[in-house]
Amino acid sequence: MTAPSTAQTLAPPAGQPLGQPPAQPPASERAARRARRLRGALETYISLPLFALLPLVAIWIATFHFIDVERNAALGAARDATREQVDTYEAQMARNLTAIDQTLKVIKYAVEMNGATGALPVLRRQGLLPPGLVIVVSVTDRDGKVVASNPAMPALDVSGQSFFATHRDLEDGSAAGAPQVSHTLSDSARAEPHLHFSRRINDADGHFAGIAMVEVDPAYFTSSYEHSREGERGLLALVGNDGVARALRVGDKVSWGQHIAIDGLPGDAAEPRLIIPDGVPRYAGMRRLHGFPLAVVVGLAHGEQMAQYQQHRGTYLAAALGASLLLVAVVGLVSAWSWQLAKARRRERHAQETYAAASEASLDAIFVLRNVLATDGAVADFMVEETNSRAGQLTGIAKDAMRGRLMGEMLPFYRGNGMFEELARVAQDGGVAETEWQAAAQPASGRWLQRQVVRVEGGVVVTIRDITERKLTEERIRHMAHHDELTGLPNRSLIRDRLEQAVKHAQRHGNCLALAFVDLDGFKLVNDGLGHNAGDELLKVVGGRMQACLRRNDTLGRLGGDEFVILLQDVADDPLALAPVLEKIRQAVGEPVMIAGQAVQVGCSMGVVMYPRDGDDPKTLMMNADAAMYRAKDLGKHNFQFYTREMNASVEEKLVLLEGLRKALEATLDADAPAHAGRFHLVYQPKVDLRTGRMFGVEALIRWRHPEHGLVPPPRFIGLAEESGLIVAIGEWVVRSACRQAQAWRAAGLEGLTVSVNVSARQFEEKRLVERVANALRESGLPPSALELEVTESLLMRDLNQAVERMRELKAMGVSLSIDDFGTGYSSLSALKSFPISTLKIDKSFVRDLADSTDDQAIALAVISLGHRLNLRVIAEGVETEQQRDFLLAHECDEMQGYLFSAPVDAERIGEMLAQQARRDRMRLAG
Ligand SMILES: Nc1nc2c(ncn2[C@@H]2O[C@H](COP(=O)(O)O[C@H]3[C@@H](O)[C@H](n4cnc5c(=O)[nH]c(N)nc54)O[C@@H]3COP(=O)(O)O)[C@@H](O)[C@H]2O)c(=O)[nH]1
Repeated sequence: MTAPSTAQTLAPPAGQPLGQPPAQPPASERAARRARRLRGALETYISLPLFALLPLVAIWIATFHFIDVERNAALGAARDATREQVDTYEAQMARNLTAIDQTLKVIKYAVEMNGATGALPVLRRQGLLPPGLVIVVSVTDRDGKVVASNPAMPALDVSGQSFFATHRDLEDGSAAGAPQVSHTLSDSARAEPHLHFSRRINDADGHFAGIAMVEVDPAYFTSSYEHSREGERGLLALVGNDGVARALRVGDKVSWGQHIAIDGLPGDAAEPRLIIPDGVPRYAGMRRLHGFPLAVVVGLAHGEQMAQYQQHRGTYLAAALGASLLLVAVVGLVSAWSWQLAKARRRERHAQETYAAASEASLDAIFVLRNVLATDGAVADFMVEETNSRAGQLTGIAKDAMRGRLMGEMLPFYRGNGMFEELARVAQDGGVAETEWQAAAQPASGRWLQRQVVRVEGGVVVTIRDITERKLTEERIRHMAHHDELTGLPNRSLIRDRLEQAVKHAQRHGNCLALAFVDLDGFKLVNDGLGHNAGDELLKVVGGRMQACLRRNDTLGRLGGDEFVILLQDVADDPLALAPVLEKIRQAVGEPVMIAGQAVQVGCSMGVVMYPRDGDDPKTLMMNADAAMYRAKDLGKHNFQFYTREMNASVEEKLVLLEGLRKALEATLDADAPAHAGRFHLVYQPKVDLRTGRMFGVEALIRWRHPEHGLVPPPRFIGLAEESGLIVAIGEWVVRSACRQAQAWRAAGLEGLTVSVNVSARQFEEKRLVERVANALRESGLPPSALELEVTESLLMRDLNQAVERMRELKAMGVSLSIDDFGTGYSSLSALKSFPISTLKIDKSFVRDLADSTDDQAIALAVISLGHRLNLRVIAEGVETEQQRDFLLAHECDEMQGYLFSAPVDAERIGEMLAQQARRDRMRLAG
């Protein structure tokens, strides 16, 4: 029910002339377009991703904020830890160095008191020496040679050391207060690396007297390294003011000698920087040691200090990423769903627009009707919601005027013709209803319409189609299917139908009816002789005449060809009562008819049956009428015969004969088949040259040897074989057998003999005749010139053009043709001229009375003369007497055939006759 509303929007604006450029759309339309565009922009699949950007950005801003806070906190903590470590380390080192310096001072005092060698024993005794395992103390003379040490150590000369030179070269004895610190080194007295702390010793005069030394393992200065504080890659270093590390520990590894730019280091923890060459960034702090040329350096590894921060950062980033992905996925899914929805809506809109356009362009009238309900809920009427232009044409009410109106008020007749009830039924029960009716109201009055009603939500859609043309065509087709095209009379199927109805009617009312089969006598002559058009004209005239003899409720029909049928209803149960009308018909048909300026005359043979005496069903009645009609034909034509029971015997006989023919053909073609109906065989009748008396050819004639009835003559079965079509297969067998036999005689040395074969009309008209003849010749090996086909004159006249064409094909193959029974047909001289024939055969009916009948003599002479003028040979058949032969010879007939020379005989006898003839020829030649 949504489509029509769209149709409204699609329709051109009222009043806009066709073919003119559209004017500026009205403001309302522009506003509608703007609204559509805005709606499009607000579609969820566009707006949602845009809005989703906000939380996405918020998530990441918050994440980076937290990370930054964490980072600053971590940096601050690292700075504080470094500062604390520096403080601690500085305090430790200050204590250690003060202790070392104290030792140096005690030794210096003792040397000054007790001399260089006596000082250490005195101190040892007093317990003032540090444990020798950790700290070695020694005293040198003014030349730098170690003169006393605790514990004792090998001789050592330190005069080359810079710290010794520094002490020695000091002028001012007061300057001796500053201790010196060596680089970490190994010497000849002690291989382990160690540091020398030294003080100058003066003699009583204040002159340089040597130095006091304390040697310390560098590891001693970094032993305060704790993993829990400094980590695995933290750094503790004791560095000289010259920037050279005296002791440096990273993790568990102690080393020395590295250069550390302590001047660049802040005294406090600061941003991480590379401070040693091991490539690890550290937060580093430095503090100079008061009273010593040394500084302490503490470094905390950046990675270790920021490890927790890094872990938190990873967690924050993962959480933000997860949340973002979730958001994107949710938004993506909702957008995709919304996009699909929008697409479906667009498709629906498009379909609606297409539907609206199509319905407007439709040749069918379309009504979209909304139910109007009564208080009890039943459909009381329908309101027009939408229609198309075609609906306007059909109702005569403008399309726009119909919208919103009640059907009952607009088309009141729809309540009277069942339309409303149908619409209401579909509206309530659903389904589809289809009805055809003839409109009674204007403007479609008289036209055939078809409506289809389909339920939709809240109403129905009615489609109305004008089917008048279809109805007329159907009527035409129905008429054609039941009427004969030529005469317009009922055809076989309608006659059968009417007969069935008539029999039922007669049965019900106890009435009688009569059925007559009518076959025209002599129609074939007119049709063959004057052509099909003449035949058609004759049929129409005769049909009209018969019709004129009948009452209105009688039926005249044409079964086909020249066969008609008459159905007379409600007749008296007395054949004699029918005689007047039958006689009237007979006479009417027998009146001459002018066709193409020529008067032609035909008769009719009628077979009449009556219901119920001659049959109580249509089939029996028709069969018996046919039998009666044949009896009328047999009895000399142009008469009518009432059916008697004896007539059926001949019909049955025909059926038996036909069955026998089929079996005989089967048995003939298949030597192994049982021969219940006998077999066919050929006999040959010699053809003789009238002048020389020599046999030059034979005519092949078929015979049927029936196991019960003996020899059945061709006139008894050739006609039936023709009628049933069996003649085609039988004829093929005759041609093949005759060719084979002729070739056998040739092979036996009986040269020069031709064989003639009769070809019937059905055979001649069969498409494959030429092919069949060619096959017979090829299979047998007989030269085509040795075969002659005999065709009757009337056969050729059935379809002249086709006959000439077929004869030419056979002639082109080399086969000869002759016209059989010449004189009995109606061939025109011009037609005869066009036939590619070689022989004319005078029919035996003209030969029989040749001796006595001057008419027959005249005909025979005319045929001979005509033949010779057309350069044809002439043969006379049925020559039984010498008078007949003499007459023919005297009048230059060329050949003869008949009992006088020989009846048809079997092939063996022909062989003997040919052999005799050959002997006679030899004797004549010899004699
Ligand atoms: N389509 C085919 N038609 C055939 C074939 N074989 C025969 N026929 C046609 O049947 C008709 C009768 O034939 P048949 O009974 O064989 O009679 C032929 C001769 O026996 C008979 N005849 C010959 N000489 C005489 C005579 O001196 N007197 C006399 N009363 N009858 C005689 O004439 C018939 C031959 O006639 P035609 O063919 O016109 O030369 C007949 O119409 C045959 O054509 C067949 O195989 N196919």
